[in-house]
Amino acid sequence: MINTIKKIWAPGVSGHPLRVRRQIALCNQVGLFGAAATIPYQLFYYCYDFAAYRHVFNANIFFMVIYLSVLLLNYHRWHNTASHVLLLNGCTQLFVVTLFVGNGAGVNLFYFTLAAVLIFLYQRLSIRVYAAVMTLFGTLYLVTHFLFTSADVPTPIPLPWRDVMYVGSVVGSLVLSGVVLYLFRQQIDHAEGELMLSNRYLETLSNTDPLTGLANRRALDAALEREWLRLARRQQALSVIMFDIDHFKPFNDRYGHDGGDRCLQQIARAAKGVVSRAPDLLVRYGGEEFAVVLPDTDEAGALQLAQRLCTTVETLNIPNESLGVGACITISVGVSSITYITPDAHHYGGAHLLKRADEALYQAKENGRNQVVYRAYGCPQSKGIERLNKAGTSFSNTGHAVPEPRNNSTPEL
Ligand SMILES: Nc1nc2c(ncn2[C@@H]2O[C@H](COP(=O)(O)OP(=O)(O)OP(=O)(O)O)[C@@H](O)[C@H]2O)c(=O)[nH]1
Repeated sequence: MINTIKKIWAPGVSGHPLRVRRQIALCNQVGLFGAAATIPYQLFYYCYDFAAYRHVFNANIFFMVIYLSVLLLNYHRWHNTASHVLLLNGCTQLFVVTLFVGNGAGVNLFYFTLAAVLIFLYQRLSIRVYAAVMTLFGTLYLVTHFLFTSADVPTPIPLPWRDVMYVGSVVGSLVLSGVVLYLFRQQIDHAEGELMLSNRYLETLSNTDPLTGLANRRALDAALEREWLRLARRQQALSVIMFDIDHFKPFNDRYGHDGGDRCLQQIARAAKGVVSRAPDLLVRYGGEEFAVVLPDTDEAGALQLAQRLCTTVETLNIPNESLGVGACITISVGVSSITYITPDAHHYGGAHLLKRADEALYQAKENGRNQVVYRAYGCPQSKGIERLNKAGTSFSNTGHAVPEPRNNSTPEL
């Protein structure tokens, strides 16, 4: 029902920016309601004494046509003209009708309705013009109220109809202001809803890598900062994995950029299947490099996941014959974890954890690729490296991981 009614003031509204749409819809609504609000008065004049009220009746027909022409003006994109016509028509009608039937009918109360919606009828109404028009409304109301008393007008409304009409005018002007402002409020809510959706969409876009649909580096930075704060609060382990496709340049050279893109997408899909726990974040870090943030995951858990990533990519069997017949795409993986924060560790933060994972990745490349290397968080000068080979054996070349875990037990994933 409401939607059907809305269609009546829809002409000319679509295809504009939100603010203009609101202006046009409001102008159309006031035009329609102005015409509709005149109908009960017309019925009275017609039925009560058409001969006496013919002038007012005919004038009102003219005003109603002008009210409706506002929709046509908006339809033809003359929005400001439509608003001018609406206001001019409203002011003149209230003045002329009160001049004929007297202030006792309360028709001039509709000046307050016009005053209530004035500010919304224009895109940019300067404060001076706004004040001037409001003053004009006030003056017109006072003039009609004090000069056009029932004793002085040509065709006054007789009692008790005058009182009935006055009550009708009070109710009409209140209802009209209320309805128009309610509808306007609805439009604002709707616009806010649309804005929120588009903001959310833009936020998603700004955090997403378009090729793979994974989160991007911006999202990674935010996640690292967030998880580091959580780690500081709750002292639960935090791990980061970085992995990079091996020999991707020759792959690109052989299969072309499109082939490279498809490979990246395949690997992203496969990695998504491995990194499936809700708080984990899989990110395309850039180029052919990916990162994973693993909240509440210690070294053992992260190494297990890293090993699964390595195996999963290998089992995709994406041929990379630039390296020889039967060669397939593999990845090198670097892992770093921190179990709890010492004041020293706190100083370097999540970015340092990422850096350590990157160093481990570099080490994996150095070691011959297609493998996982672990590097503890440590402080920057530490050279502690633990390495897990493809068979899953872990070893450390210095055994010097800093900071030390609280206990030596390896929690379950
Ligand atoms: N198709 C495609 N290629 C990309 C994209 N981003 C980076 N690359 C390519 O990835 C290749 C990365 O090459 P390198 O950094 O030399 O690494 P690599 O050949 O994999 O060697 P290693 O990492 O040492 O195993 C370059 O050829 C880049 O052009 C991308 O979005 N799409």
